[in-house]
Amino acid sequence: MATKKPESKSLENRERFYYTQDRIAEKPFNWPQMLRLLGYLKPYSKTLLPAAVVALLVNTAVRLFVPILIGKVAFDRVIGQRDTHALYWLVAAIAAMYLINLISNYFRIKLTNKLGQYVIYDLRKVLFNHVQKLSHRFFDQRSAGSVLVRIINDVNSLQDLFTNGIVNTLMDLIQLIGILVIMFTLSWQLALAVLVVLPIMFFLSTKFRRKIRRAWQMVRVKLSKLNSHLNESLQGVRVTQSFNQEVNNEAFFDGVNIETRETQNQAQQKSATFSPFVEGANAVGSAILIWFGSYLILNSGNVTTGVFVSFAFYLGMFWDPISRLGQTYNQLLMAMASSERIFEFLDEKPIVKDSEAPVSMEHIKGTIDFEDVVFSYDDKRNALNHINLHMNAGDTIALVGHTGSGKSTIANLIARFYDVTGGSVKFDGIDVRDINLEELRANVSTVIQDTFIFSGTILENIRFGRPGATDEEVIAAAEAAGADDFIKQLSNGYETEVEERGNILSVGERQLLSFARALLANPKILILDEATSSIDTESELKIQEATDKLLEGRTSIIIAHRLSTIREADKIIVLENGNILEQGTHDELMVLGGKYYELVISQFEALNAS
Ligand SMILES: Nc1ncnc2c1ncn2[C@@H]1O[C@H](COP(=O)(O)OP(=O)(O)OP(=O)(O)O)[C@@H](O)[C@H]1O
Repeated sequence: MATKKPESKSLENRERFYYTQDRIAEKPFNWPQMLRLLGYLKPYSKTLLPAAVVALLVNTAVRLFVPILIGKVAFDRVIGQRDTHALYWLVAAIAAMYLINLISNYFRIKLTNKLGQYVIYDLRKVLFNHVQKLSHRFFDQRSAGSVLVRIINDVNSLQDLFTNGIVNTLMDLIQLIGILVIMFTLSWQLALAVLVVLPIMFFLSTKFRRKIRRAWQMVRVKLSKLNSHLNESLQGVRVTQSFNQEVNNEAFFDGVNIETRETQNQAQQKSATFSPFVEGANAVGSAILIWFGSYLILNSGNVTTGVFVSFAFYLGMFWDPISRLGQTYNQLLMAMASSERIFEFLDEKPIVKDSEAPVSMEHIKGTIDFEDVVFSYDDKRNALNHINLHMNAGDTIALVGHTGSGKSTIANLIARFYDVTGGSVKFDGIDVRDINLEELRANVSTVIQDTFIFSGTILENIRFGRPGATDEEVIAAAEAAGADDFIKQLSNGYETEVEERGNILSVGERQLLSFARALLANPKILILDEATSSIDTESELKIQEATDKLLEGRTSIIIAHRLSTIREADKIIVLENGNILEQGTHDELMVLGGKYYELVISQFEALNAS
């Protein structure tokens, strides 16, 4: 009852919050995929894996042997034949067995855990390295949160399989087969009788297990929703607070939190109903053993008290592996789904990649040509239509136009974050797709407005521009960019730690940092997304000086907002809806009296009004 209200609140909110869900939490068993997954054990196939298998074989052999010692030897030999001498040997043997059991068990657990952790480490590493190389298009289609949730949740869900699942399944199978063989060898009649419950047990367990499995899958779906919302809420906390959306956020979170709690409860309840059935089957088996076992002891020659006792032990050992195998099967199906999603990421090829024989960027001066370039982000709508452009090496080119006109898209194609849909982009007449990508990225720097500051020191953040640079070079770049003044005033100067996104820095300071980064990288081609935010005149002056420094001696493409920058550009390109409307110098375009003229006039009016 108490859950009603938040539930309905969460329904109201559902329209605002939408998270793509990995609905299918399990997939049918699939051998090729399983083999691919097992391939991750390969690096350990000569070390950890055989060691773990040996430990488990010893462990299982001891477990299988002890009931014989206790049953046949203790009861039939020692007690039956009153052989006290054998008693000492028996006690010593049982003690030795338990000792071996203890040691082998210790190693089995230690080694399998270690194996699992190593495999999961490898998987996480491969996945991380791969995902961070994927093209922009991949990240356009997914939120960073959903990628994060997938890397964490799916890899974690494989952890159980690798730590316990695979090796323990082997142990359970060997134990089961061992018990069956021994029981049938000791007395096939008694073995058949006690195992009558097996088909019933099998039927019940598959039926139950399916329900339990589905219940746990729901838990995972809810948890993933909870994680996505948490991630988004934390990332957007400032906007949430500024628009007073905390209550809505809270209500939605509460709704998902309740759903998670309820599904957890249901899953746990379903799991709990299962064990009484196992115990029931166990009890029936024991009853049959007592009744039919006693009958056989009294009426047939080959079932002794010792055999009876061994049977009792084996019966007790029988249900655990069956139960565990069922669990492993669940794990396996869930692992199928997780691994499918992991492999889907791993199989995702970077769309932007090197050609067969990439050309070096070394002799390229920085002339840029767009030849009949068509580009679409989603294959539905063109962001650029048949663009033809020529930019001379060393020139400064200003891109102007309304929002959404295609300025950033032109920059994205020059940096080769995307490949053209049609036509070609060329540097010194060479198609960018034929240029060595690593060199291209090292020679084309993009300075964006809201640059990303990584956690670490200021020094390291600037060094990001060229990882091999010395401290002196980093400081020289910061000085040239005019960032030196504010850095020195920070508590620890260049060694000041800044957090992810650089919250302690102002917009202007962040911009100067990104200039320093770009200066350090010393690219042949520079793309600069000029700040739109208004900064004070002093900072503006500093940034202007830094910009001038930055532009020197390289081809620069500026997504320009300031009239001063635009006016000084060698060429101005006016874009509208992915088309070039006008191009030329400031004076040429002013004479033309078209869109650019209108833009300049409106900027002047805005300046005069303010
Ligand atoms: N990653 C993307 N996926 C899909 N469409 C996109 C993507 N980025 C931009 N677009 C679309 O492409 C068109 C051109 O966008 P672009 O970012 O080049 O404009 P812009 O001129 O740089 O705008 P602004 O001045 O606002 O930055 C727009 O219609 C935009 O919606």
